[in-house]
Amino acid sequence: MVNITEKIKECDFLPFCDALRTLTRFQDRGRNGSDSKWVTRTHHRSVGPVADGFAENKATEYHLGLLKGKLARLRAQLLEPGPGAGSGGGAGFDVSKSGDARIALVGFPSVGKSTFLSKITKTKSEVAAYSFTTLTAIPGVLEYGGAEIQILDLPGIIEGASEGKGRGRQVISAAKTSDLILMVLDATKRAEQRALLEAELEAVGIRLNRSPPNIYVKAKKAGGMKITFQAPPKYLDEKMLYNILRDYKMLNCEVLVRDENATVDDFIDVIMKDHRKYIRCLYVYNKIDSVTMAYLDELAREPHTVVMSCELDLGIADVVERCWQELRLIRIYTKRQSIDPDFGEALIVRSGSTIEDVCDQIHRTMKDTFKYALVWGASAKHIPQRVGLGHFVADEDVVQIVSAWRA
Ligand SMILES: Nc1nc2c(ncn2[C@@H]2O[C@H](COP(=O)(O)OP(=O)(O)OP(=O)(O)O)[C@@H](O)[C@H]2O)c(=O)[nH]1
Ligand SMILES: [K+]
Ligand SMILES: [Mg+2]
Repeated sequence: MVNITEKIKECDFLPFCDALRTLTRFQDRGRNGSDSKWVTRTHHRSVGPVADGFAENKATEYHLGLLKGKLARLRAQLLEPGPGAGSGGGAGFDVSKSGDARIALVGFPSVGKSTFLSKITKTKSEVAAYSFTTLTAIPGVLEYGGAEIQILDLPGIIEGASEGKGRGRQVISAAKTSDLILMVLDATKRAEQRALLEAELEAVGIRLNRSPPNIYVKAKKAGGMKITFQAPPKYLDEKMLYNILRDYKMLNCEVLVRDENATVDDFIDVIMKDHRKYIRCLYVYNKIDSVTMAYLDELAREPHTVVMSCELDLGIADVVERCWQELRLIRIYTKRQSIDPDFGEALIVRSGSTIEDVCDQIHRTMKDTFKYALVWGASAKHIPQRVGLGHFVADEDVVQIVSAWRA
């Protein structure tokens, strides 16, 4: 029988790859069900009907859920060692963020990442037919829609990158800091490349094109665990969550599961939320000059996907336009009283921004004297609408800030 506490200790002394290998072996053993010690036998009150597979094999599901919880915690420890832990950390490249947003070019070697960067920015990143031409992060600036977008050309990554192969972990760390991941794929290469890359990003806590699970967890000082399901869950039950929470030493907390389809992986993502990053991803197939029309047709219809040929200069503008849409940046034109706004110069804020964010963007102390704002545009109910700091702005709104001392 395997004792996970021993394994945890063992992992602390092993280099990263060995530790992950040990963990993987351990996880496989767990899947086979030989380590039954970890199925706790506490009294359990079942909550409503559950999905067939889950109901049939509850013991295995509890066991696997707990193992996944432990594994997620260990992975996070291995990926982000504490202070004084020396090398092997998740540090990215030394490129400071600049502009209104950052896009990371992630992909296998020689898919055309540097070729693309050189096409859309003034930066020239070395292009060659051999793998690992790019060895570090090369930043370029794309000016679009009145915004300055930083594009980060990165070294190619290979399978096993999340475990530290090549410069994989550094690349993934850089990707984690971006607002949008542009996954550059080679249309002439086998279709599995996309799933392989996704798995590498997933392994370090990046969640692509997903939103955080609809589960609310709040730590408390006392009162034990309170687990509530808004609707009968299909893949979870109270005992499973209880076991995982206890393992995480979250003995006092409130849990509200709002989504009946939530899985144990979702639940783990929520309790590991400090190690999860939800990032939008656009899949870009390059080199479409070298595939059949039928295959091109197929690729272009995949979700969140665009196709291009850097070599023939085809589809580049579409890719840039899609990037802009995916970033969901909002352009705000500010105006002064009785003066027309300057439509040549926009203020850029993120989607979901309010008048308060607009104030902060103008000046640090702007909202100290804020009285109200007048808004013209899509977010205004009438023209102009008088609003407070909490008003959500929309793309291309015109905003006039009225300060207390001036009114
Ligand atoms: N056929 C074809 N070849 C292309 C296209 N775009 C780039 N290439 C070629 O693909 C090769 C690799 O291009 P790079 O831009 O160096 O690729 P990369 O992804 O930056 O590669 P690494 O930095 O090594 O990871 C070069 O020989 C390019 O000329 C394209 O649209 N079609
Ligand atoms: K290359
Ligand atoms: Mg390159």
